[in-house]
Amino acid sequence: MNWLTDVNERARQRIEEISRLPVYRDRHLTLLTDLYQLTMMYGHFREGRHEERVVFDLFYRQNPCGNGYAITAGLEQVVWYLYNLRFSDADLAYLRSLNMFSDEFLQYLKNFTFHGDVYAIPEGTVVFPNEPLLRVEGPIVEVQLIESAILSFINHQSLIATKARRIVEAARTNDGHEDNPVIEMGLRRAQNVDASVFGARAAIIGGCVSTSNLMAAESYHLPVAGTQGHSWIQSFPSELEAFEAYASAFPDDTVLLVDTYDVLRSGVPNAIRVGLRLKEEGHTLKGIRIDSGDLAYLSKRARKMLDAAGLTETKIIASSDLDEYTIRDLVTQGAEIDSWGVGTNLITSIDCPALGCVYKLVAQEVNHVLEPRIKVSENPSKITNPGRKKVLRLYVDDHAVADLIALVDETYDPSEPLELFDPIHTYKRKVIQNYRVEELLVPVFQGGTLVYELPELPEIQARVEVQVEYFGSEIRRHLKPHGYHVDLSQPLWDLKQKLLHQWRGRRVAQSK
Ligand SMILES: Nc1ncnc2c1ncn2[C@@H]1O[C@H](COP(=O)(O)OP(=O)(O)OP(=O)(O)O)[C@@H](O)[C@H]1O
Ligand SMILES: O=P(O)(O)OC[C@H]1O[C@H](OP(=O)(O)OP(=O)(O)O)[C@H](O)[C@@H]1O
Ligand SMILES: O=C(O)c1cccnc1
Repeated sequence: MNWLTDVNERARQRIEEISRLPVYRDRHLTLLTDLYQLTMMYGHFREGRHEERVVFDLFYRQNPCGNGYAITAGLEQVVWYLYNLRFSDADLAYLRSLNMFSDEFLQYLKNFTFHGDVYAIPEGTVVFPNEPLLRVEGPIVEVQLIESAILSFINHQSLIATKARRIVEAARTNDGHEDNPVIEMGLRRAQNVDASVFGARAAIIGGCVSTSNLMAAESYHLPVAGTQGHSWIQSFPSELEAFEAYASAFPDDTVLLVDTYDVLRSGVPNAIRVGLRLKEEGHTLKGIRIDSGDLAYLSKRARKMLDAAGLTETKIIASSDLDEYTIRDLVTQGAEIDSWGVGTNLITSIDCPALGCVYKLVAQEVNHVLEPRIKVSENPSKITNPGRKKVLRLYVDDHAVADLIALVDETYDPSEPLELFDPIHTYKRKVIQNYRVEELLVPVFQGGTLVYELPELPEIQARVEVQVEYFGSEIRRHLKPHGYHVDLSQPLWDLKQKLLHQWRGRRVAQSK
């Protein structure tokens, strides 16, 4: 077997394995698209231009949650979707029932598969506005059909991974509490099934250590964690009996929920009784969870009580509408909290419900020549960058200094000085020397064949930890971060200006 077929075979085996995960098994999402994709496809088919090649970029325009960057996630779902994309008999019967499409077109869809090329920035990468996170090339009908689904996958998971990163970093500011883990607990408040499972996956990418969601844990082999609900405590005649029963069932894995009645007068004293009993029997009370009230005050008092009783190893877990702001504030107040259970605000990204990725046509083949395309807007920030492009990350001394969006056939010699300029305020310029270039978009599909071996989740999570270190604290801070430079190469900038002038010329001619 030669090198290439070996890579392809491993990529195929991995996606087959992923397709069997509980979260993907028996799923069929071909009709997870907007009607207009089908009507456009039909229009292209009728015009005989359905096989014409196009290039689309997927990108976002503004960092989510006031962050200085986003973390990419969702590529695995995109790959699974494209790999399995077929119209079933039931899909075709439904489309026929709409009385909108000809038999010929439906017959054509019967043999439909994805034949395109996809280049993508791997999951767990730090990215910035306007950078193509995916570049999709292929016959216009195929590239068009997939727009809605792939946007939904990348938008959702990248958003939650970024939100999780903010929360995890806020928790890590708690110096005295070694690793400060964040546990994802959002299932009940997520916008239903996929938002909870893929949201948990994205939360792990962002740095959460475990989830309470069993389906996510089973699918992705994640550490699963849990305590008890208030109903458990309420269902016993007394809090102490509830604690005793739970500790007897799980003597080495008990975290007691102490806020059902009165944290300091009842919950913590009862937890201490159970903790001491466990200690006598050779076990350790793992933790207590405080889920209401003043978490700073209660955690400090609880810590003192636990320590005074000799239960120094018992950890304190906090939950209750936590987010990065409350966590940071609690840390500032000196709260004695060792780990954080975070649900609603993380899984829904409550202060920023959408990332806003878009998918835009940037090139089209005409008579076998690929021509760049531009989308003009009254709002200059919405004018697209035309042509087949790559994203180059430029490093000096292992520090990311700027990203450069360039045309694919451009080459750079890092031993030569490179002048970068702000694409809007072009007088702002800087020269870099002795830099290193990393090309962020990697091949994923070529001619419909999967050529990318999807990484395991721990690898993606570890990638995030490495990635963020390349950026300065001014870009990483949570409040009003400094904008990172994402520049256009000179040839791309020139091409964009040329197309804008051509468009202006046509507009003036039409108005005469
Ligand atoms: N010391 C603190 N500083 C800042 N925020 C805190 C502090 N302690 C708790 N909080 C936050 O304040 C909010 C408290 O909300 P609220 O008073 O509605 O509910 P609660 O105390 O959890 O009680 P319940 O669950 O019974 O409604 C939560 O978001 C919690 O994370
Ligand atoms: O506050 P969040 O960040 O969303 O974290 C999840 C919340 O879900 C549970 O509460 P819930 O009242 O639903 O159930 P419970 O009675 O078991 O505590 C848990 O106790 C947390 O408070
Ligand atoms: O295990 C827990 O403590 C838990 C799980 C889900 C939601 N709230 C809490």
